[in-house]
Amino acid sequence: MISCIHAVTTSFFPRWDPELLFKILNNIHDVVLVVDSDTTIVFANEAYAKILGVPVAKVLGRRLDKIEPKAKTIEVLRTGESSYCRQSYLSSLSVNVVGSTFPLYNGKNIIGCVSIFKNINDVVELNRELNQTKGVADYLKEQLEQEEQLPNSFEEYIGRNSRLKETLKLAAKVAKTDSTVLILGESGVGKEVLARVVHKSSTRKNRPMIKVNCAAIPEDLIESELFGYEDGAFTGAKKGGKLGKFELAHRGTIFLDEIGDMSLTMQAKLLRTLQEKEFERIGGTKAIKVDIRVIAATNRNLEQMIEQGAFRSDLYYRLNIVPLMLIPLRERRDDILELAKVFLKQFAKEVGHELTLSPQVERILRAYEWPGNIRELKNVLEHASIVCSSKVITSKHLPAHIIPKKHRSSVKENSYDIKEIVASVEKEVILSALNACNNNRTDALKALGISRKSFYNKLHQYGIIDV
Ligand SMILES: Nc1ncnc2c1ncn2[C@@H]1O[C@H](COP(=O)(O)OP(=O)(O)OP(=O)(O)O)[C@@H](O)[C@H]1O
Repeated sequence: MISCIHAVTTSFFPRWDPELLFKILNNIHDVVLVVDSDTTIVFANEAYAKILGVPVAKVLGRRLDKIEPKAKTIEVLRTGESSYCRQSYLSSLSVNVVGSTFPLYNGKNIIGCVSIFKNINDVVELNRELNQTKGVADYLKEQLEQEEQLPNSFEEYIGRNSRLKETLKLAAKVAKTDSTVLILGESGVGKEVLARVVHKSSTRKNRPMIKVNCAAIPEDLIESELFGYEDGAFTGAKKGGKLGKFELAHRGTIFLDEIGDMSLTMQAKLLRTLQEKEFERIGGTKAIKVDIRVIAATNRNLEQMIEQGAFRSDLYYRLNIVPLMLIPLRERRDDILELAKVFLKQFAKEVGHELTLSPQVERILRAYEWPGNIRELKNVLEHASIVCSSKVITSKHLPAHIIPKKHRSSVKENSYDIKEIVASVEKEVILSALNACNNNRTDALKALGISRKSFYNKLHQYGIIDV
């Protein structure tokens, strides 16, 4: 093989022409440096001069052991063994390099040494920035988790109720696989919290779980949110383009929340991506491959939506591989006080003193219907923790609407705060509109006759949704 290459080369170079050799070496982007046996530089190419910032003529004849006493070259000359270094720092050049150094022999005698290396300062800097960004992201994630006190594993998940336990058992099983999961249940039952626990119990736990709220993103933006876009893809696009949520979730999990609120057009695009595991950015032509685990959630009845032609059956079958049904809080009343304890511990830290519930409040919390489920329980306790200045929360610290009518007058008999009364009525009307519309937010806002923006503001204000 070597003799064959030799023959081809010598037919092109009948006589070794040093000029031609120098030309080749000087056009290489990597540094080529040759020293003799006492480390005197006998050849350096233009790439070396470029890093050093002086003409080649100025370095020829100088001794490398004086310029860079720790250079690998010196060791190679001493040992006679080639060396490949993954990364080292050359202080004389102020550069990080990777490369190789090998000895030159004349018979048995070492007559010099050749070093070929590459400047990787940009890579080192990028790596540093990447590590720093990752560190900041991990720190922020930790902070958020500590603040919210959410369960991080199935062991930490509160659930005495036997029906819930069955769901959690199945969830723990499926978490270990890469299967698609569909979480169903009313608003506020903790679908997102369960999705997080499934992700954290999976092999992908060290990669991110990226959430897409399909209901909150306007129809014309959802495609760019999911798939991202290339530089200049449309007017107003960010310079340099933008990564979509699918790319951010690569090797992790994508959580498609409120999947029932996605338009039919987007459902078709999503289905294609899930089937082919690849997509194109808006304005792009290259197919991007992703390795993602999908968890979807909805409070809508997807089967009914299929019958009405509002949800694609093929997408439903693709998502409904392992359905997990979270029951409403009113059907697991045995968990109410335990959940309340977790929230009180969290709010106690915020208000700076211990918080407990009076026996009457415990009875009220257990008896209430909780249309807004765990989210509503949390919001009620947050309200109480702010209003209550002592350690014990009594019924007078609770919002009026959760107290049974028969007790109500005694609690709020002196309340003429019109804003509080209007807010309480408004919340009740919104909750019953949602109930009447089978949790379809678009139908509910139409029935209420208010704009989407104002509707979502109110859902947020009254703690009906988080976003
Ligand atoms: N198991 C739990 N432990 C502690 N807190 C919980 C738990 N489940 C839910 N929560 C609290 O309830 C709130 C609502 O939960 P989550 O957002 O997961 O509900 P959801 O079912 O996804 O609601 P939506 O349908 O409106 O998106 C969370 O912010 C969290 O604070």
